[in-house]
Amino acid sequence: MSATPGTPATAGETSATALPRGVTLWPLQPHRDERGSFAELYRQNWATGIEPRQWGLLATEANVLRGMHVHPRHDEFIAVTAGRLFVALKDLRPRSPSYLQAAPLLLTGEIPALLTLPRGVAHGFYAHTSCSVLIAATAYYDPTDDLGCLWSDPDLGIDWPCRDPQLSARDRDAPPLASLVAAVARADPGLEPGVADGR
Ligand SMILES: Cc1cn([C@H]2C[C@H](O)[C@@H](COP(=O)(O)OP(=O)(O)O[C@H]3O[C@@H](C)C(=O)[C@@H](O)[C@H]3O)O2)c(=O)[nH]c1=O
Repeated sequence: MSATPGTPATAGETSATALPRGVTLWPLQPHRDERGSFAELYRQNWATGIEPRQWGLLATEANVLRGMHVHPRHDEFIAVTAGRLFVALKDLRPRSPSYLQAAPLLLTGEIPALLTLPRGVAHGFYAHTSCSVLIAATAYYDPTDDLGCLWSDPDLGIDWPCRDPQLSARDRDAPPLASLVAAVARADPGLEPGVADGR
């Protein structure tokens, strides 16, 4: 399946979508019957390159935007279990072949998938509807490993599906992308675990 540049790919049409290096979208297999469905979410032997230390459950109301955030020192994966979530990505790793590449994605509870977010790839979540999102992280929560920039900075190159989203005070007052680019370059997150980056 194809996706036009600027059009968010959905979990069902990932292969043709240019995602930043190391960002992967793994379809999950729901086993449905008359009672509902069951899908495995995590197996240690899946080659996601991510070994969670912490799991979080994010509940977010419709028209809420969280981001843009980036973690220089830990990786995450997320799975939307209910609702429709627009995910914006921006690669801020100076040594990445997809440095400064942006990508939009649409995740829904109906098409379950696991999205990996390597350290140094900035991300923002916009909830079209109320959403429930599982977030696994390779490190315990550390607010100093959660940097951000203003979601609406035009230099992000993100075509957000919203004009006036609800934001946290921190996200509303976030610095421009240029400041975040410099901060992430100083932190030098390298490439994601499991991918040789010459170090
Ligand atoms: C992320 C996180 C937050 N918290 C707490 C801190 C605070 O009281 C409350 C809400 O945290 P925040 O305001 O930072 O949440 P939020 O603004 O939603 O931040 C999140 O945005 C998305 C895009 C991500 O990628 C996450 O990693 C995280 O950065 O939850 C934890 O206890 N553990 C955690 O792992």
